[in-house]
Amino acid sequence: MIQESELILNNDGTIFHLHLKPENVADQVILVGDQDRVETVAGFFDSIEFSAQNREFKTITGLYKNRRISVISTGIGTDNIDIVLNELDALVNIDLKTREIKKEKKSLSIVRIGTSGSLQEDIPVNSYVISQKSIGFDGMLNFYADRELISDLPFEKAFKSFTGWKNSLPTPYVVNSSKKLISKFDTELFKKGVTISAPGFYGPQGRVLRIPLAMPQLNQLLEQFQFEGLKITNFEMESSAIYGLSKMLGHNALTVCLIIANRVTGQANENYRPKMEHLIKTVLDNLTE
Ligand SMILES: O=P(O)(O)O[C@H]1O[C@H](CO)[C@@H](O)[C@H]1O
Ligand SMILES: O=c1cc[nH]c(=O)[nH]1
Repeated sequence: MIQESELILNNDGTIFHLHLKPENVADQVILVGDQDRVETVAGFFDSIEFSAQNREFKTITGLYKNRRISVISTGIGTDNIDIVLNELDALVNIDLKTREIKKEKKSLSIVRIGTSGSLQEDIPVNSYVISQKSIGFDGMLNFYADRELISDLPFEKAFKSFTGWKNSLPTPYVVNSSKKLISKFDTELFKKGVTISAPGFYGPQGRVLRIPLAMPQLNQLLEQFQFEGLKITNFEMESSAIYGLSKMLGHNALTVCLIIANRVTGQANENYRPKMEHLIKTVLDNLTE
């Protein structure tokens, strides 16, 4: 039995941060960082059955082309993903009344639709990038026992050696996306690559405003690094933890991003919302085909 302190429930029976009950969650989940993007996704739904919000975690569940989908905002960062993934899994795989783990496990399909910065000159602003693998610069997954079992250890070793990774930084972890989900996005519209999830938007992504960096050449090395024909394509802040926790918990996960900045050419598009709407509609269609 899982203690009250380890799995906190609210008085109304909802789970602590997400404020959801098991019946509120669909098997197909869309995660977005920005809570305003939840309404944008739900704007495409044919009907809406449920909505709730606590802090940055806003959820809408509804039907799109007869498929039940829940869209949930995570806010920014892998620390929030630790909350969202553990609570989502608890909702479907733990009996909240008896506080026992269920014998029959459910596997969710989890697709993140985010914004991202490109690390390659030939992946311009407005491109769509699918994260075939994600590299976590955040260190969160290292707190879990199975971390090495679900990671690409040869990739990690080559990456640390190529970049001369500093011991004072969190150990990077590398996790693959779901093969089943990636097969739904096999068109020219989506570039595939390796995505870094950084524990910050500025220094951890090599941005310098007033504070110098611990590894000033890191972004150049990231741009050059190759392993088994794969290149690092983009920076965002959640995928590594989504992929890592999903693999540990038995869920399928994939991240699809709209590139809103190119770190090589110095271009950015703050007015990205129309393009984001197109990406959302395309992802919903690909998932329901
Ligand atoms: O647009 P979202 O989904 O929030 O994703 C990206 O944007 C935020 C930073 O501006 C981070 O969450 C990053 O991952
Ligand atoms: O450069 C970028 C753009 C969006 N999100 C990020 O995390 N980085």
